[in-house]
Amino acid sequence: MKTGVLLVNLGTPTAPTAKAVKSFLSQFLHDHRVVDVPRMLWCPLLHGVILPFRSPKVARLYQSVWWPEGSPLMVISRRQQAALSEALDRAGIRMPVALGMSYGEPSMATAWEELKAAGVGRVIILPLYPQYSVSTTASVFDSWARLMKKERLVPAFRFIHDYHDHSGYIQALADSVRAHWELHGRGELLLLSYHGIPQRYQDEGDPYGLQCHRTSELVAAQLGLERHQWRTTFQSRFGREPWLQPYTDGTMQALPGEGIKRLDVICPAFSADCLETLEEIAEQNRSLFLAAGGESYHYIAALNDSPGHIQLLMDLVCRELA
Ligand SMILES: C=CC1=C(C)c2cc3[nH]c(cc4nc(cc5[nH]c(cc1n2)c(C)c5CCC(=O)O)C(CCC(=O)O)=C4C)c(C)c3C=C
Ligand SMILES: [Fe+2]
Ligand SMILES: [Fe+2]
Repeated sequence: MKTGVLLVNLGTPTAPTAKAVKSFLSQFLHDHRVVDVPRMLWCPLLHGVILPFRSPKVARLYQSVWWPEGSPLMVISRRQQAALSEALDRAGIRMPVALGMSYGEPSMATAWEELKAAGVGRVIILPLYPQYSVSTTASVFDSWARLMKKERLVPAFRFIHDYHDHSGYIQALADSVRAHWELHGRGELLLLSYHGIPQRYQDEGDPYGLQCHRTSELVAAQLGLERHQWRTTFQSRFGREPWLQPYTDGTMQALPGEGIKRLDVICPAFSADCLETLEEIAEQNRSLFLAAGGESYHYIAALNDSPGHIQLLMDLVCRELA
């Protein structure tokens, strides 16, 4: 039976316009795995305040990072799909690779139709989230389960839960930091900034925060860093309740006062660069750090379609095949 790979990422608006952003945010923020507030309370706030006011504001941010070929997240995801497919071919493994997004197009349904058309009867689902979270990985599982409700013949499938401590992932991150240091010199601190989640999700059992800390420890060990040379923070807070701490933006403002003036930042939870890295980290947080007295600030790109990352995706797929 033919095996296929289903790569999944979050998704992104189709255009950097208020209309397209509103449609994307509406689908995203209606997902109960992302925002678990009861609908009776959430929907009036979402439709009455968040979507009308946030969409034009966020559209302007997307405009500042948009590439001629489209949203960075989509362009990079397509490159990852093509590169993984080529790498599998080169290794003599003939396996279709489809790309599906949790929100927007190409949807997971579109990707599954492609795999079915290619005659796939066994699927390796690879959510491109190194750390498991209820708000990302579990949502991919929900979408898959919803899709399968419509099938008489549910294919055999393997679901890659997380790879936060996989040696290939840690190696790829460490190599990327080393390559950056060789080109640009080394800061006084390596900040590993992860997308946050509400603290409550962790209290209710989401292992995401613990997995982020473990990733940081392993990368730091691989780089031979001492404890004062690296730190873990959480970014992209949304809403009023407490999220995982320490917050990235607060840390940026505090570091120069602690004598740290030269900073390197990497965002290990993002397998592809996107709004949250290219704008929030490479722009907004740079300004915060420099305004607080920082002197040099380097954002180290996500793993994207680098050879080390594609090799890691190959390893993850081949492990499931074995
Ligand atoms: C509302 C709560 C949110 C949770 C929980 C959340 C978790 C989470 N998100 C990612 C990865 C990405 N998020 C991105 C954008 C984004 N995230 C939220 C909200 C939550 N995320 C919003 C509202 C947005 C859209 C932008 C904005 O309005 O601020 C993206 C980038 C998408 C792009 O188009 O570039 C990614 C990727 C992870 C990994 C995660 C939990 C672990
Ligand atoms: Fe609604
Ligand atoms: Fe997010």
